[in-house]
Amino acid sequence: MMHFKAVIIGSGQGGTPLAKKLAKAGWTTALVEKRFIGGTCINDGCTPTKAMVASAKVAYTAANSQQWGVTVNGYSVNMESIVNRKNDVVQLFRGGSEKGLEQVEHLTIFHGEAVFTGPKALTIKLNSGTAEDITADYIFLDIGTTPQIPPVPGLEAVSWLTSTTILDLTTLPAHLLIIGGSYIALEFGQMFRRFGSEVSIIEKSPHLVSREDEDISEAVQKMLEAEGIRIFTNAQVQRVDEHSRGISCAIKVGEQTHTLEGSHLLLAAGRVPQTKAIQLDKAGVQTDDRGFIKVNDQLETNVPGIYALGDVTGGPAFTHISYNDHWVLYKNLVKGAATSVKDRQVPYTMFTDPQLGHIGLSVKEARKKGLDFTVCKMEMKRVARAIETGDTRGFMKALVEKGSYKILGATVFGSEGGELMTLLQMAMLGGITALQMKEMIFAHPLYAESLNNLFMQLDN
Ligand SMILES: Cc1cc2nc3c(=O)[nH]c(=O)nc-3n(C[C@H](O)[C@H](O)[C@H](O)COP(=O)(O)OP(=O)(O)OC[C@H]3O[C@@H](n4cnc5c(N)ncnc54)[C@H](O)[C@@H]3O)c2cc1C
Ligand SMILES: NC(=O)c1ccc[n+]([C@@H]2O[C@H](COP(=O)([O-])OP(=O)(O)OC[C@H]3O[C@@H](n4cnc5c(N)ncnc54)[C@H](O)[C@@H]3O)[C@@H](O)[C@H]2O)c1
Repeated sequence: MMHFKAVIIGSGQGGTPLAKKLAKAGWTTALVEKRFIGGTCINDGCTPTKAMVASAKVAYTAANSQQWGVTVNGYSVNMESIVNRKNDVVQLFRGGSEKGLEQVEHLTIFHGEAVFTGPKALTIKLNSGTAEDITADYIFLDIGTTPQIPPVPGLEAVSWLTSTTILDLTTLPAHLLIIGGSYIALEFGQMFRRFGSEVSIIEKSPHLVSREDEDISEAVQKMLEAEGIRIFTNAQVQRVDEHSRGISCAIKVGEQTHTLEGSHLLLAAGRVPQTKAIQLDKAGVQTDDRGFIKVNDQLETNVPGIYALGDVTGGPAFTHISYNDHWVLYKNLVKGAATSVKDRQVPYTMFTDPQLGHIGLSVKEARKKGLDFTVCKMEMKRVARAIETGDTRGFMKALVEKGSYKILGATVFGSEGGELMTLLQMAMLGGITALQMKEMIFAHPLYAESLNNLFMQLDN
């Protein structure tokens, strides 16, 4: 039986850099991956979707080129080429990760599925068909999530797509029905609309991206509807059926029922942790009622020496959070620090076009906390750069604490919304106040200079 100081299960955005750092620190380390090196982000998530979003943007620009005084004499979308380009980008990232791991001393990579056999013992069902039993002093679970299949009557007899399988679709859906109305649904919905599909989005909550303030959800909905996407919120899916013409989906919105007829169905109703197959009970590791692994602020589970990181902890499901988790673990265990995940910044960007970037508190969260604040809000049509480049959709807003002028949170829904949000994030981290940003010198005519104007409305 092989013994390691550390075993990392899952090669996601936390697991891979952690494995490299622990091995470089001299720990005998093993990394176990049952599928592709790089995990969800590289293989099924951020990388492929953002590559395809870029193709969709080109199609949108071609379709609307006259707005910029350019006539495009016809264009066509070639799904096979788009998928090939996406595959090349994924392969580039995956290959880079594999190469990076192979070069590290003290690091053994197992291509197979890890299953607990005891508190610090695992068997690895290798993809080659054999098995390897191992033990370790420290175990790190970076095992991620998979698409949730919602309990919809009739679904068992219907062909459906997930965010993973839709990535390889080389025929364009005539009409894509999407269950869910958050990041995955909206990024794919807009993308396929721009490729030329009819798209209908069915969301059970009263608003799209329902964690956001309502003015944001409404602006996102308006933007998607302007591109011809049909959106049903407050909608209960009652049944789906497949027939010769395609897929029909019966929904109830309030007292009204509708039957939507589509050619393809995408399930974008959230994700579930991959904690069943690994037999956590053999190690005594506790999960919450949804199956996510319970951890403390230093990412340790209830079993000393077993840690979890990334999406499987049930925290914010973003690549940069999984990546930050690896820093917390590395610094605490190797450098003797006492870093915590509590109160860290959680920025995110939804890659619709325009983007939705967010950091810190929303208005509804700030109100809940009883904070005294001003909301500075500005339409993108007042941003010189947006007018020049020809996309004035959206707005930005920031919450500023009264008295201290501290920025409490910000949302930018507009061109380069993610990058603009990041400037506000840095101001928040560095303690730069809204009053300082109001007078800060930014190069003209960047989107950034609009932050002067955003805070101009402050009374001081
Ligand atoms: C369509 C889509 C788009 C996204 N876009 C973005 C985005 O733009 N920005 C962003 O920040 N986030 C995005 N995300 C979320 C992001 O991909 C995840 O937050 C991130 O990948 C989570 O990483 P992780 O480290 O938790 O685990 P994962 O990357 O999910 O890795 C877990 C790995 O563990 C392996 N594994 C599981 N069980 C075992 C086992 N028993 N034995 C061996 N291996 C095992 C799996 O095969 C997998 O490779 C997107 C997600 C999706 C689905
Ligand atoms: N740009 C990004 O950062 C990005 C992009 C994609 C995904 N992600 C991550 O991936 C995770 C999963 O994304 P997601 O969009 O699938 O999940 P989500 O959990 O954010 O949203 C799921 C949506 O589906 C709705 N829903 C659930 N069941 C439904 C049903 N039966 N009928 C109608 N609607 C239903 C929910 O109300 C919710 O709005 C997210 O938490 C996100 O962090 C991030």
